[in-house]
Amino acid sequence: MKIFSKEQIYEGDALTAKKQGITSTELMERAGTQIFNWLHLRMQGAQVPIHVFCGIGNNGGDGLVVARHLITHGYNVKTYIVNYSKTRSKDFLINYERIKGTTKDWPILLNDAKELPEIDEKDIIVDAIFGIGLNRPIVTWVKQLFNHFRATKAFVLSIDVPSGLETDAVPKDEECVVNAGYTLSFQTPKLVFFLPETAKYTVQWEVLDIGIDPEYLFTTPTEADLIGKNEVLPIYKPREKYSHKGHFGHALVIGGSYGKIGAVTLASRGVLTIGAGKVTAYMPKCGYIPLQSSFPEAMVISDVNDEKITKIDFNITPDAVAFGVGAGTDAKTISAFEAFLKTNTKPLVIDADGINILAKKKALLKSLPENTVLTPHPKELEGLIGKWTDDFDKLKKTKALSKKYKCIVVIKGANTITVYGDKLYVNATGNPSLATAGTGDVLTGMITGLIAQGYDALAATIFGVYLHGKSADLLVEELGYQSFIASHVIEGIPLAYLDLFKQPEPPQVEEAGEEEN
Ligand SMILES: NC(=O)C1=CN([C@@H]2O[C@H](COP(=O)(O)OP(=O)(O)OC[C@H]3O[C@@H](n4cnc5c(N)ncnc54)[C@H](OP(=O)(O)O)[C@@H]3O)[C@@H](O)[C@H]2O)[C@H](O)CC1
Ligand SMILES: [K+]
Repeated sequence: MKIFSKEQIYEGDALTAKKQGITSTELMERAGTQIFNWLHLRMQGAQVPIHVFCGIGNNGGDGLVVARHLITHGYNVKTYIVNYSKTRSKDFLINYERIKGTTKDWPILLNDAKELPEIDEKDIIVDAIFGIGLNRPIVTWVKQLFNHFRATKAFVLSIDVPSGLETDAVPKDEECVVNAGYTLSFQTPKLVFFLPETAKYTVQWEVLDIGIDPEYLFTTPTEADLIGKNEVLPIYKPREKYSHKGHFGHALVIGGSYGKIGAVTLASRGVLTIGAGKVTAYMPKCGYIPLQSSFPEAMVISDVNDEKITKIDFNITPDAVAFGVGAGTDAKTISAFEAFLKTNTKPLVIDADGINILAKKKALLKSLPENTVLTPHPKELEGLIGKWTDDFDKLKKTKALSKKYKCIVVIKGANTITVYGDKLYVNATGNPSLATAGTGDVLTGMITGLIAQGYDALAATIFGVYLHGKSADLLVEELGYQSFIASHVIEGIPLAYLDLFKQPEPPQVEEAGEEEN
């Protein structure tokens, strides 16, 4: 699914109205009706008090449409206008007149924090105060209103975005943003739903289709894409009946040091379980017996040194190479890696200490083959790009790194983001169970195993990150967050593959149709 910028959303709105011969008021009616339907389906007429807070722009206009439909359907509604500006949008005014024609209970004008409405914990707040049009800091009394929402502990449903959250910046003051329990966003998720510093403003989100022109949606390139099942299915390569292991490539995993042999074992298991034909682990001698006995499917070549890698020397021809897991950053290991880079022509995936070595010796970045995959966690990323001021600055600096060295950078986190040039691929799978030792090593193996099978590096990265998260999503239901360990990611890979072809379950409840008033 594409993630559009706010400029692209405004453009799509205008184009849709023109192509479909509708007014912007009709588009707002569609948007507001969708929100109403969503609520109506879940509330089924329940008389829980619903407080609809509307701004003075089009987000507020959406709120007025919702309030009007709720009123005409007999709900217990209180509508407020948060009067933060003297200007009003045209469609706000049209809907303001319409709601006045529907009820004697006219919207209450809020001008300051002196008379904040009483809201019970069991009530519902609909937040239609600011949408994507927010463009400057909010005034103090509106911040007080947001704090009042928090204090009531009532459930907050935000329309389009939690009010106060800009679509392209990290808030300077957390209290100036509404904390939404749920956000219903029009047509496209917003990038801020996925960044560590801004995702927290909504517990959950959902996209509502408001019928924006399909051609516009299909043909407009976006800075970011959300990667779910629909996006990875076209990447998947089915197997031919008469294929053999030679067709699926040979991956080499170089890494490990005394006490960190498990990292190479996990990565090697990741390589084979994701479907590569063969895997060879290159590691210090101390790893020879443990790896051969714990994972007999792997072949092992050992370094001359017992405890660390000192010379990368092998007589096989791998299709893809992973370097770095558990490798340490000893001077001899750095020299060995440096020498290896001088002659290597094979696709590379670099993780963990491999990235720490690159951070120490930035000149080595120039020796990486084109489309090398780097998979840093935040601390390792900082070594490569320096400190960032906020998540948007982090993305900007990572894009610059990717462009300069023509590499693919995987920013690992709650929503892992793969950066390639100016493009962002935001992964939709995964959960907090993955925050445990060794899951990164498995990911390195998975991406390397996909490249060895013939996937191009970018496709392998996007697909590998997706399957890695999906494996955890499927297994955590049985194992729980706390007991999940890196080996479980490997065990879940077959389920993640099979899940690609599962038909979606039929909906439990029938969707309510669009209603006029
Ligand atoms: N396809 C769609 O997604 C549709 C979305 N719709 C809804 O429209 C909003 C966007 O509406 P817009 O009117 O552009 O903006 P807002 O409602 O978010 O804000 C209203 C105006 O408030 C002013 N502003 C901005 N920041 C502040 C501030 N800190 N304090 C005071 N005032 C502020 C600004 O106007 P200025 O002229 O004063 O700069 C805003 O324009 C979208 O989110 C959806 O909810 C449509 O209903 C249908 C299609
Ligand atoms: K809002």
